[in-house]
Amino acid sequence: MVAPPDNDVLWARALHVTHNGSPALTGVSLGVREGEILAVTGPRGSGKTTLLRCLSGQLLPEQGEVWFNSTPVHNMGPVVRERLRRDRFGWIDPEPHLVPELTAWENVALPLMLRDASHRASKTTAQEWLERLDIGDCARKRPHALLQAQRQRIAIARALVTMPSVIFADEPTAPLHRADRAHVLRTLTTAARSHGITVVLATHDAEVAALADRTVALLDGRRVNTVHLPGAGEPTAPAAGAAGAAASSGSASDGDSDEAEGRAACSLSV
Ligand SMILES: Nc1ncnc2c1ncn2[C@@H]1O[C@H](COP(=O)(O)OP(=O)(O)OP(=O)(O)O)[C@@H](O)[C@H]1O
Repeated sequence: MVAPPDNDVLWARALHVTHNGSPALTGVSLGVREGEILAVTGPRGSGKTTLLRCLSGQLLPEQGEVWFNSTPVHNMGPVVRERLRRDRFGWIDPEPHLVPELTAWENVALPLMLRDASHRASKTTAQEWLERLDIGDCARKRPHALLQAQRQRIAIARALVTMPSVIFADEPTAPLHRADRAHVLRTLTTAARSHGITVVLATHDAEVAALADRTVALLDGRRVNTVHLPGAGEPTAPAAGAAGAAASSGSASDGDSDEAEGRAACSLSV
């Protein structure tokens, strides 16, 4: 087992995952640097969610390694992985899963209260994050009384409130209108940058990917150097080798090569 480079907060090598016998990741390797905003792009079904679930310790790969800060995640038992996820990682889903009975600030404060922070301190911190995300005036409202974009901001605040090392954001703006999408994304990336939080962002949208520092492209579960992504308003490319989602010049990477580790460019054809 070879230890990962020191400056990578996350590092994965030659990940193989199948779902019901069908390959979802085939030899994917990558490193994520501390404080970086990394977009994982590719058409629907290309393996983005599966990769984020492996990197965050939710899913163990059938083959391959995942390291977080030089600690092997793929060898951890379920209890230790669960603690790692709770203490060091945040997760944002495409749809905001909020507790309907709780107010906005209570939803945001929940992870702090689960860590035994005091009610008063949790409330103050939650309110600060709501204000940073421009929804301070929603603090006392329950999710049903809020717009989708406001609910998604609450989910983002909830992911940020514990100041995790890494936030995994799986298509975090997928259900939003274009204007909301850009605003919510900028809010997330600005907050992450100003607090040194690493973000791994899955998206099939070129405009979203353009906000990242670097892009890793997937196609049919493999790393590729380029993939055509639709921008807003353009129809989404179908998965699995379809026209409009073409990998460049056969350079799909099978894991271990330096090129595969390297700086995959994404052709952002908006
Ligand atoms: N729980 C599951 N059971 C069976 N197949 C699955 C499961 N999850 C994903 N898959 C399949 O694995 C492949 C990769 O899926 P994944 O969700 O990782 O891709 P994705 O790029 O995130 O797609 P999307 O943008 O649609 O979420 C797809 O073919 C998908 O149908």
